[in-house]
Amino acid sequence: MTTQPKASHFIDGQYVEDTSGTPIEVIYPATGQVIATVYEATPAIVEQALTSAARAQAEWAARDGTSRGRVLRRAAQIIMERNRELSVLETYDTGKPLQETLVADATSGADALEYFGGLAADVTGQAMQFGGDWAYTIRRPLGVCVGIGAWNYPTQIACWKAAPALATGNAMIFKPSETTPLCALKVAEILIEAGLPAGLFNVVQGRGAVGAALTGDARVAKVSLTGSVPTGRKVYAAAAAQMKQVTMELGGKSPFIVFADADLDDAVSGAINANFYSSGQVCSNGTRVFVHADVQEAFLAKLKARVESATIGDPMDEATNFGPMTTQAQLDITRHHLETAQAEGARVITGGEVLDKPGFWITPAVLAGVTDDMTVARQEVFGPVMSVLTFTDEADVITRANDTEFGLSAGLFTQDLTRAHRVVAQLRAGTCWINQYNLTPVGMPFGGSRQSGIGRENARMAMDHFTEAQTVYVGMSPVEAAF
Ligand SMILES: NC(=O)c1ccc[n+]([C@@H]2O[C@H](COP(=O)([O-])OP(=O)(O)OC[C@H]3O[C@@H](n4cnc5c(N)ncnc54)[C@H](O)[C@@H]3O)[C@@H](O)[C@H]2O)c1
Repeated sequence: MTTQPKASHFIDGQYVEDTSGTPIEVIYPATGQVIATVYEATPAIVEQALTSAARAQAEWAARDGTSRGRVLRRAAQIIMERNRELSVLETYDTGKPLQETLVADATSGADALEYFGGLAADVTGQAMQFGGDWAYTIRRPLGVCVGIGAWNYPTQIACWKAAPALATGNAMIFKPSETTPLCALKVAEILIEAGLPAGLFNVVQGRGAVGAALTGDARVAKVSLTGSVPTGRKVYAAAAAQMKQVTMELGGKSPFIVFADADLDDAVSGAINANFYSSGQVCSNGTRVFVHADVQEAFLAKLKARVESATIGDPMDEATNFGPMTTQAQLDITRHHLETAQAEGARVITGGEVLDKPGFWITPAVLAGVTDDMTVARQEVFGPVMSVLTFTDEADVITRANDTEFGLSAGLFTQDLTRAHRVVAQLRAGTCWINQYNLTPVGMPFGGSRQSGIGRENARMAMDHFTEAQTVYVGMSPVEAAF
């Protein structure tokens, strides 16, 4: 497979190149080798993307929803047919094992296109009666929307943003993360092949400055960002200056609670999925694992054995279930957190070993003896580091779970369903799981509260976030006036 794209950007239905932009090297995380070079969008490229999106959007919005939806569903079908090829590219872009990318990336993108394609004919308002008069609302598309992606799920993020935006009659300009610029170009190619009119999904490459140029342009009606909290604050502030709508999918430090009555094997599986999938580079990860004191020893013993059985190696080998981290910088951050945690008194139960080979490799790490005040329990690591904390009292663990500025996700394992619902109702997190973790079917809203974000992706709610209500009052009687 050639990993070098035909050109850096995809605008108005075709690949576009402008080598006067700053080069961005794409590195395969498993080897550290450069596998492609793209060029950052120049102001001229950004202008081209905005002009073509604005032109295409008006016509697209005027189409009926069924016809818009059909295009998206066709794109979903093409993605499924090419899942292997797209998954291999996702693995080159991110380093995630093919075993994962085959089932969680392009397929999740296809799910979103299929789901919102099906709903496109059902963008409806409300009607209200006021005596003989009445009023109704129309859900109108916002116009040109911008999507800005993080590097951990390049295909999924592009599709999760594009699908509801396009289904509801908007255009989208997508700026992938500079770390993983390849996959969104394929999504753009496939949408055109499926019949999407040119200009409705443009991809421009670049670092933060390109994202900022798009966010600050007056022609842009909305920005949907997936990224870190500090970037979210900047993008939200820039959007607010022009009263733009935003969706913010940001970071987390989510709690994962194992009660004494939990099925321990399930809880261990949940904790593994909550910490080590995608080498720990998942926003919703439950990295503060609170385990009841009565079962902690048994939990740690089972966990250690399971984590040490991970197959770490060539991500393209489908037997591999744990790959490299995506960047050297993220590996360095992870190492630093592990060192700090130990200096602050945490014990390494297993892992945390940097492998002496090219690429960005570290083994999955479990820390025990972590306390609430430790740096590793307060800051997002975004790497394969699980922190195990102890609790004995339900009310106390709820308070501790909520003691964070973040609020993306939370999970708990218990056999007592009364307790499960009682506890989950008190957790301040946008997305919670009971006896499961990190599953995100597209029919379910996903997103965070507090510093972890604004708005929700997926489900019908996402359609509301890409439309606004226009209210129409209809007078049916003679008009009365004071004079
Ligand atoms: N909640 C979610 O759904 C979700 C999903 C994945 C990742 N994340 C979060 O993303 C972070 C990791 O991703 P990252 O390192 O790529 O995040 P990041 O914040 O560094 O970058 C995210 C994107 O924003 C762009 N950007 C940076 N500065 C900008 C600016 N001033 N204006 C506009 N765009 C700008 C970047 O180029 C990139 O495309 C983690 O915090 C993780 O938790 C959240």
